[in-house]
Amino acid sequence: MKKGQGITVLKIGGSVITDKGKNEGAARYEEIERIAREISEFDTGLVIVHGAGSFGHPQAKRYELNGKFDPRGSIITHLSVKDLNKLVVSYLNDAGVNAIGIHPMNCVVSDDARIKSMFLAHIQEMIDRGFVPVLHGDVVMDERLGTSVLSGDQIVPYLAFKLKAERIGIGSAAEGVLDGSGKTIGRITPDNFDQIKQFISGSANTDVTGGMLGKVLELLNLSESSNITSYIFNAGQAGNVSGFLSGEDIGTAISKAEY
Ligand SMILES: Nc1ncnc2c1ncn2[C@@H]1O[C@H](COP(=O)(O)OP(=O)(O)OP(=O)(O)O)[C@@H](O)[C@H]1O
Ligand SMILES: C=C(C)CCOP(=O)(O)O
Repeated sequence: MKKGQGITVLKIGGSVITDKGKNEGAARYEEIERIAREISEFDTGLVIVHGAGSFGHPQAKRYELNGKFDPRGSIITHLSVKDLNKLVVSYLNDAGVNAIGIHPMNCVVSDDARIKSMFLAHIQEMIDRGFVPVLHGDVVMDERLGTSVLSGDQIVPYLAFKLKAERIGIGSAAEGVLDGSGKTIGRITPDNFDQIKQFISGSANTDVTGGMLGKVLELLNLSESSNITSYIFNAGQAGNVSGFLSGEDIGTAISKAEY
């Protein structure tokens, strides 16, 4: 059983559940299965978001979806991330989690690549009834751009704010946010970000959504409008997902101030 009664929003990074170094559509089945098992122990009041990894970034790059409107490329990319979502949802159900895939393309409208509105009533209802909604990075309709790439890293704080979540985690392939000597930074706040940002960059792999810097900026932005502490941790390490879900402080904490 999860600590506390509130909602938890957890992102599982595409660099953990896929081989992001490979070109396209390379899933890591064993990792998906292990993570599904860890999640199954703590699946009350939970929303999962997963990244696109090699099911979305190479495609979005090929069709230049960050810079131009390409309906065909948008559809090809959307169908590919939907395939990954189907896989994740299927492993979660096999592990006993009542998981349901939710595709942002079907419930989000963005404006200039930021979420403008998202239909949430079904997500709230699912949580109340014990389902686990599973969203993902996607291509969505965009009022200004036609379509835009929407990262799971933007979905996580949006949902956390709207659903008044109690815990937020972004599990990726690094121990947390690392400093210049490879050590995990304990806490990032708006006060120390200026000294730390020199160490944070995009992804080492094909990536169209900002890598580690994108995550930190999204979570710092959330810390300005809420008192939630978020955690960036290594979901590729067995036991970390269940550790986070059981209430452990893990990896790098991102918050409004030093507590
Ligand atoms: N200071 C840093 N600490 C840790 N990782 C960093 C840092 N700066 C850059 N990175 C890069 O950011 C990557 C994590 O971002 P990335 O977006 O690739 O992961 P992900 O969220 O798992 O993938 P996806 O976007 O597909 O879900 C790391 O693997 C690393 O290459
Ligand atoms: C590349 C696409 C389509 C979505 C990216 O989502 P992310 O992997 O969560 O950043």
